[in-house]
Amino acid sequence: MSAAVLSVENLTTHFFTRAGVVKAVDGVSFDLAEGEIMGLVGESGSGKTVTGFSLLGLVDAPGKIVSGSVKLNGTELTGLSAAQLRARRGRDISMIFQDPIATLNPMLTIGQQMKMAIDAHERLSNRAAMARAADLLTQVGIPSAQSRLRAYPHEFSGGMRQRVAIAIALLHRPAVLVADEPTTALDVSIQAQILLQMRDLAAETGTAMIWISHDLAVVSSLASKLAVMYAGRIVEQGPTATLLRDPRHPYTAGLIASLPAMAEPGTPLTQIRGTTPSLLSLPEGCPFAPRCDYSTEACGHKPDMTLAGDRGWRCFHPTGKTTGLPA
Ligand SMILES: Nc1ncnc2c1ncn2[C@@H]1O[C@H](COP(=O)(O)OP(=O)(O)OP(=O)(O)O)[C@@H](O)[C@H]1O
Repeated sequence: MSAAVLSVENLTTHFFTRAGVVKAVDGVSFDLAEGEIMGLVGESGSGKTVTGFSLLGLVDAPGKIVSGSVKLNGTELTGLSAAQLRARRGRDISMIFQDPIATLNPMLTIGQQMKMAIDAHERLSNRAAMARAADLLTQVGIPSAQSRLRAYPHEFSGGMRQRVAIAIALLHRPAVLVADEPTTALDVSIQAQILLQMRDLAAETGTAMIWISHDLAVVSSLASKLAVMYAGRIVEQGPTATLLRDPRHPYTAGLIASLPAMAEPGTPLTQIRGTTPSLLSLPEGCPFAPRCDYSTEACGHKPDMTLAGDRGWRCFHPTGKTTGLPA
């Protein structure tokens, strides 16, 4: 494996609200190699989006990165000024969101918007910029790219708008792309097509990707490794196939058991009992303990990450059960 393009260590981001401190991201660590795709999964509110925002320096007051390190190709990002971060965002590290409408300006053609995104970091002639833009549109699967540059966002379907947003995020061939549920709103077949194209793009361009989703099945089809978040912490991480076949954290095992592929035909899907804890008042120990079938007195302490080869888990009672999912 090549050296990490992104190295995140003990990243901790809190929101200092009137109601108290929301520990949205709590000691998150992972590495990402060139062209590697990592899925960041977990229930709503587990801290996935705030992790993505923290990587790009997009956390605003009352939020703050309180400790930890984010190194992009060896450069520490957490100490950079707003201007220094702006210079890197979109060029070295990019983010795409669930709703491309929020990213695209309805008043400008796609070509004008792509030119503006190029101009933010590079001086290119109009002709060269349009050639780069058309190339990117083709790469993300938009037919007749040259003529589509003259179209406005409303002339595109939801899936096509999302492809445009992805193309804009990739214009400068960033080292890292953070994708926050960008295909969730799309229908399943379009979603599957885009995921396949993203996998090819990561391999062709070397852009490493963090694919955020609440849907384990979606990210598993794309990512070569997974990080499972619960209550602001990564509770398990490892290669996708290994983790799906042989989860160690009971929360990961619960997520897998709730996948339709795991259910016996005719039986209801298994749900993890209980609800996620409030990040304002986390229990002293393991935050999953109140929902966990394996919890004991030991779980009154916070488990550290147990590392074993290329995987890790935060649990005093890792499950040894295999799931029956293919490797
Ligand atoms: N501006 C803010 N002020 C206070 N708390 C915030 C703010 N932004 C996010 N949070 C809190 O941080 C926690 C993590 O939120 P985050 O959006 O990262 O979760 P998520 O896993 O991405 O969920 P979802 O899938 O619903 O987007 C949540 O408890 C959320 O309420």
